[in-house]
Amino acid sequence: MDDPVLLTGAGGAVGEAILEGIGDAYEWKLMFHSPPAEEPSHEYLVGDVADDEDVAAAVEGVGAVIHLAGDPRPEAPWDSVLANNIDGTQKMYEAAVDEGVERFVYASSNHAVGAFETDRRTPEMYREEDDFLLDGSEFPRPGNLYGVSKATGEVLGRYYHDEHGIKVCNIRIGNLTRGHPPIDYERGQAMWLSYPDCAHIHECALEADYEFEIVYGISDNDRKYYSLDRAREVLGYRPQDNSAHFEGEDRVVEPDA
Ligand SMILES: NC(=O)C1=CN([C@@H]2O[C@H](COP(=O)(O)OP(=O)(O)OC[C@H]3O[C@@H](n4cnc5c(N)ncnc54)[C@H](O)[C@@H]3O)[C@@H](O)[C@H]2O)C=CC1
Ligand SMILES: O=C1O[C@H](COP(=O)(O)O)[C@@H](O)[C@H](O)[C@H]1O
Repeated sequence: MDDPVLLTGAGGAVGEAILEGIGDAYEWKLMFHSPPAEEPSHEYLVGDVADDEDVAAAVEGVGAVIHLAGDPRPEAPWDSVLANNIDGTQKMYEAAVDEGVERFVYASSNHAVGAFETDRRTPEMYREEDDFLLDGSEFPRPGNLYGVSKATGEVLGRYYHDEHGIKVCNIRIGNLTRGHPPIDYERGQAMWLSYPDCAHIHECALEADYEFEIVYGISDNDRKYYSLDRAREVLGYRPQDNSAHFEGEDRVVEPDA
């Protein structure tokens, strides 16, 4: 990707992981919701993804969008996910196709499929010996309204791809934590996404050849219940981390060289 890349939600945790890992690899245009505390080392603007003028200014001159901005709370109320996640994503897509943007990478979520985690399947499905695996071809099954908004973002991508040809990669992000996997939280360990792997999968999504994809964004955890096959095959994703390589906060197995 030679053109500038718009990163919405740049001030959040996922944005931080991406900029730490691949900040030097691209010409970025960062979008913040409120003025950043420190002057960013990349071009930036402040705006709301639910505002047509802000969104048009954001996509101007970019070749790709990584769309992270939104309300990330699993317990977020409908009025918030409707405005920030659904309306905001639709406006981003509309502006992107108007601008002729080539590709759109969308931060979907494990919560788009959270209701697969039924009482009958859990907690066994969070364990290494269990063979239950979602692969991205399943229909969304949200367990909360936030998950509904994330599934809706995926469907918006399907529409804008089919109608306008923009390349779309939906990454169903697991549980991003810095440094080590969540502690005493089996579900979080099964869908842990390390900061380096988060940056790497987004770089893959900016570079790979695809049309419309839904992939899971987790590290290569032994416990996983999300398949990484599609991300490996289509994006060339090669995660370096595994939650099983940690005891609490301590790494006990080093990543392969
Ligand atoms: N952190 C995680 O483990 C996961 C995150 N995600 C998704 O990744 C994306 C980023 O999540 P995080 O970085 O964790 O959240 P965050 O809350 O740290 O960052 C989100 C950013 O979006 C901005 N934002 C919110 N509403 C906005 C609006 N209307 N206009 C412009 N900017 C707005 C906020 O100011 C914030 O900087 C979200 O869409 C979330 O749903 C999905 C799965 C897991
Ligand atoms: O989509 C998201 O998922 C992660 C993990 O979910 P959790 O229910 O295990 O906490 C969550 O931390 C994050 O806030 C959310 O955006």
